[in-house]
Amino acid sequence: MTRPDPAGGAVLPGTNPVTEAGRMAPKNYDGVLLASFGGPEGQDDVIPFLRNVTRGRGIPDERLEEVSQHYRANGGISPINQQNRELKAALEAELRARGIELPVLWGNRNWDPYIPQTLQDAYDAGHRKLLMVTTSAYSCYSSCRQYREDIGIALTETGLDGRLEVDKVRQYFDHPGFVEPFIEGTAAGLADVRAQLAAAGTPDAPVHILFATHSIPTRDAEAAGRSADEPREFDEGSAYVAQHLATGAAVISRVQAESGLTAPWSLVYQSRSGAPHVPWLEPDINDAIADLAGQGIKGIVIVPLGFVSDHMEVVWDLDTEALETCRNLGLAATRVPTPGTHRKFVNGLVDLISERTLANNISDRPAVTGLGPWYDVCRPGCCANFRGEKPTIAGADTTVGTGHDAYPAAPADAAGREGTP
Ligand SMILES: CC1=C(CCC(=O)O)c2cc3nc(cc4[nH]c(cc5[nH]c(cc1n2)c(C)c5CCC(=O)O)c(CCC(=O)O)c4C)C(CCC(=O)O)=C3C
Ligand SMILES: [Fe+2]
Repeated sequence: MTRPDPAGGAVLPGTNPVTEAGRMAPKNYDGVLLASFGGPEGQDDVIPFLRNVTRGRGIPDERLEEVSQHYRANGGISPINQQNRELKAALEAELRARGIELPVLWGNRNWDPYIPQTLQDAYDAGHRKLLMVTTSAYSCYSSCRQYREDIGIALTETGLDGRLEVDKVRQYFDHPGFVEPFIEGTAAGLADVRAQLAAAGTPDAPVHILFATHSIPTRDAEAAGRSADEPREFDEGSAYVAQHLATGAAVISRVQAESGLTAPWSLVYQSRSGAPHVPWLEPDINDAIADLAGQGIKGIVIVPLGFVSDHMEVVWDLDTEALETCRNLGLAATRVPTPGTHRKFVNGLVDLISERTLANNISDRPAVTGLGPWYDVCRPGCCANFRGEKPTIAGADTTVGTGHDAYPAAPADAAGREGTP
């Protein structure tokens, strides 16, 4: 599924001027690192977990109290850890099925197993070159750079820097493996809401599709995917927003082509935290639902396009809150599944790993939007951390986790972009 170039022909691998920069040559990795957010596994974990997440972030106490109740209502347990155990097992099975001998190690940002311990255990077990896959598909500080920092800081603090190399696969928002489950889910969701409306005697009532993602501070949104030495511009002012809109558009066109079903759609945001005076991306999904109801919309399909699994932000913020908003307004509604351990998603992650390994090199990097395939090696300063610079891996200007010779300065390409060939 190589994307067509503007002239209509297929883009040959390695000749795409936008994406040729930022490619990393394949390596002989000896393990895959599945890196995720982490979550509490019992009532006693809830407050320590929330402290880990929000340290130094200026999240008001009232918001923390509110979020702790989401976890408390679920026995203090986040669904995310079990989902990652299942994803790890599915990745191992698919790698084995393809004859690829790479164990999958698992580490989290905010809860046990913590990333520094996973890296130490990996090193002690003889690993020297890891390829990281995160449970985060888009470009922004929380989804991309913060994982690069998590590894950079862990390598520095454990003293493993220079002894353990860690790279990461590209952000995969527009990889077919991530998008296909949403295409299936959106087609099924549209059919479901149409059936609900038909059962209510209003088969032709207007339906709207809401692509939902995590809100982030607008300042982070503006810095997303933007590099000091490559001022790539995005129509929407933000790579984070642009990536969601382009992926959503790709989902809609495939759903229409394959099922004949469609509806007007928009991108909305959820799970805002932070101080009230700090601007975050809007509109909030609940406000958007109320507006749509006011405009006469009778059915809503919620597509959690920003998320990889049905974790707390999905089961609480969408299934509990947003679906309740729909019910209160008398709207037919459904929430589409996340990729989770869908066979196509697991296959896609293994393809993303394979495109970076020497023995299993796939040189083609498929992408369903014109924004990607995204960079293997992040450009200097992209998704900036406004709290101050930290050691990061997997950047063109990185000095951590590389063996210190893995990112040679690459020649600028025809468009003047720098990167690692
Ligand atoms: C972009 C993004 C994703 C999507 C990409 C990805 O998936 O990585 C995401 C995912 C997640 N966010 C999660 C949980 C939380 N996020 C919080 C707070 C924050 N999220 C932010 C952004 C994102 N978050 C931001 C800018 C903050 C403010 C504090 C800060 O600047 O860091 C807080 C603090 C309380 C609150 O205010 O909500 C919690 C508890 C869980 C775990 C769910 C579970 O346990 O099942 C997951 C997967
Ligand atoms: Fe979050």
